[in-house]
Amino acid sequence: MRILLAYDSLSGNTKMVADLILERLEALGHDVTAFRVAPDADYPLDESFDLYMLGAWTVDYGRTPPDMKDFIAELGEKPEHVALFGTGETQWGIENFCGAVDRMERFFGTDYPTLKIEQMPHTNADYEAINNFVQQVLKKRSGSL
Ligand SMILES: Cc1cc2nc3c(=O)[nH]c(=O)nc-3n(C[C@H](O)[C@H](O)[C@H](O)COP(=O)(O)O)c2cc1C
Repeated sequence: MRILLAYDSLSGNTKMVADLILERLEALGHDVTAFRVAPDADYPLDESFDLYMLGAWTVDYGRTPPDMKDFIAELGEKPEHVALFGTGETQWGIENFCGAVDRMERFFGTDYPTLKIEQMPHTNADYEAINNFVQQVLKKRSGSL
C-alpha cells in the first residue's frame, strides 16, 4: 500500500512516534512517504496515496499547531482514508489532552482509530499502543479495498 506519513513535531516526541510507525509499516512491506511538516516545504502531493497517517503535537489548549494546519490546507480535497495520531500532556487539562488529534479527526470526519501518547513513547504500554494502532488502521484500510 502507498502510505503518506506526515507529522508535526516541535521537540521530537511526535517524531519518535512517527518513526516507530514508519518502522512498523516498512517492516510490513508498505511503500511509505514520510516527512516532518515545515514552513515553506514543497510537499510530494502530486499523486494520491492509499492511506494518509497524520500526526501532531498539541498547542494552546487543545489546538492543532500551525505547520500541520498549513499542510492540511495544502492537501486540498479531504482524503477518504485518514488516520490520526499525536502526543500531548495531560497537565494542560484532560479535556485538552492531544486536542489536535480530536480536532483533526472532526475536520476529516474520519472513523479510523486514533492514537494519543503522553509526551514521548517510553513504556511497554506506549509501544503496544503504537503497534496496535498500526495494525488496526491497516486492517480497516484493507477491509475497505
Ligand atoms: C505552548 C504549549 C502548549 C501546549 N498545549 C498543550 C495542550 O493543550 N494539550 C496537550 O495535550 N499538550 C499540550 N502541550 C504539550 C505538547 O503537545 C507535548 O509536549 C507534545 O508531546 C510535544 O510534542 P513534540 O515533542 O512532538 O513537539 C503544549 C506545549 C506547549 C509548548
